[in-house]
Amino acid sequence: MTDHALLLVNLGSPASTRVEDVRTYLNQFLMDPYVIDLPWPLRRLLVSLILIKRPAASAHAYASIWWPEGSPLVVLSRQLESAVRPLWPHGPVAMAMRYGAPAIEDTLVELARQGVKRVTLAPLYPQFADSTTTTAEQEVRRALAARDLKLQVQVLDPFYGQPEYLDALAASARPYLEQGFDHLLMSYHGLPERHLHKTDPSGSHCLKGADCCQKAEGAVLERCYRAQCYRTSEGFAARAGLRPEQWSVSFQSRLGRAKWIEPYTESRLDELAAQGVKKLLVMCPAFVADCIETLEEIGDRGREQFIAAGGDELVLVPCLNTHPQWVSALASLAGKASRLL
Ligand SMILES: C=CC1=C(C)c2cc3[nH]c(cc4nc(cc5[nH]c(cc1n2)c(C)c5CCC(=O)O)C(CCC(=O)O)=C4C)c(C)c3C=C
Ligand SMILES: [Fe+2]
Ligand SMILES: [Fe+2]
Repeated sequence: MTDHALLLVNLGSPASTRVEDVRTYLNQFLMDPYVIDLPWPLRRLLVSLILIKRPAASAHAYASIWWPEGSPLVVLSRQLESAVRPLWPHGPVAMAMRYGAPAIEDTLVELARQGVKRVTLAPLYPQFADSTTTTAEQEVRRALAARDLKLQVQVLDPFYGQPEYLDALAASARPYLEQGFDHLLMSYHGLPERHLHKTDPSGSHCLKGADCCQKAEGAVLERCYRAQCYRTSEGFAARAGLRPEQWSVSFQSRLGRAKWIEPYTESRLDELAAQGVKKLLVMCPAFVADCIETLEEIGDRGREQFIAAGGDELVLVPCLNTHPQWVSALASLAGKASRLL
């Protein structure tokens, strides 16, 4: 069978580091109701306010990490697409971005033109969030309806606790752990607390008590981003043989004034330096590919902050990118999701 495609989807980047391109990208991204989940008039107002200053600041940050071939996130996602291709004998492998290019709609049209009948959608986010997983799937469904494409779609669920993913994460981080360190911080992308309350199926779980998310199970765990981040961290720590005091979890990239999930990475960097941590390793397991959030926010600004607070060295552990064990894990997880393996 060669008519079953694998479609990898990640978040997307601006077309270039020009302020205008960054504004266009941020507008598309932040006007997504799964990202800024306010009624349209309020969302429009808030995003317009954000778009006054943010595009110039973000353009500056993107320029500091941009590669000659383009945005690291896009370049690495293309490399992943090429690396997975030989491991997917069922049909074409394609990569699309939720915002910017290559667009999901154009990619699906092209797959249909090639004779594809079934698509396994792999949103490249280990942990579930409406602002990533749900919006990627909804955009696929919207595009299929808009272009009247008769493709059957299967979706790879968030793989935060899948042994293949955790084993790959452990293998990719091993050389960095072996160099020695005082503490490992697992810094995940943050979310407004409101998003967790909205997706909590029990209506009474999330953020009730200090270890509420650590204890989540069943349907609650399946919809709690924060709980899934802790599961990934525990699975990783067990594989890496880390003792509880050697690692901790934090959440980065807060935007706006609303309360986001804690602890914040910025606060943890100061606390760890104050506690005498000299060599800090930072991993970012919410991202499977390095991007502005890992390279600039942690690798540049985070490092500066940690050293200013008294630390000696911050080592950023690269994301999974195209690590061979991750490439096989992805092919295997997607194959199982499609019931092809
Ligand atoms: C990994 C999961 C991600 C979640 C959850 C997420 C939620 C989320 N993000 C913003 C705002 C921004 N995110 C930005 C960049 C960005 N975010 C993710 C992933 C998640 N976001 C990635 C992979 C990237 C990198 C893109 C790249 O080109 O490298 C940005 C843009 C950069 C900047 O200006 O800082 C914004 C803005 C919100 C509001 C949100 C949840 C509501
Ligand atoms: Fe983000
Ligand atoms: Fe929770």
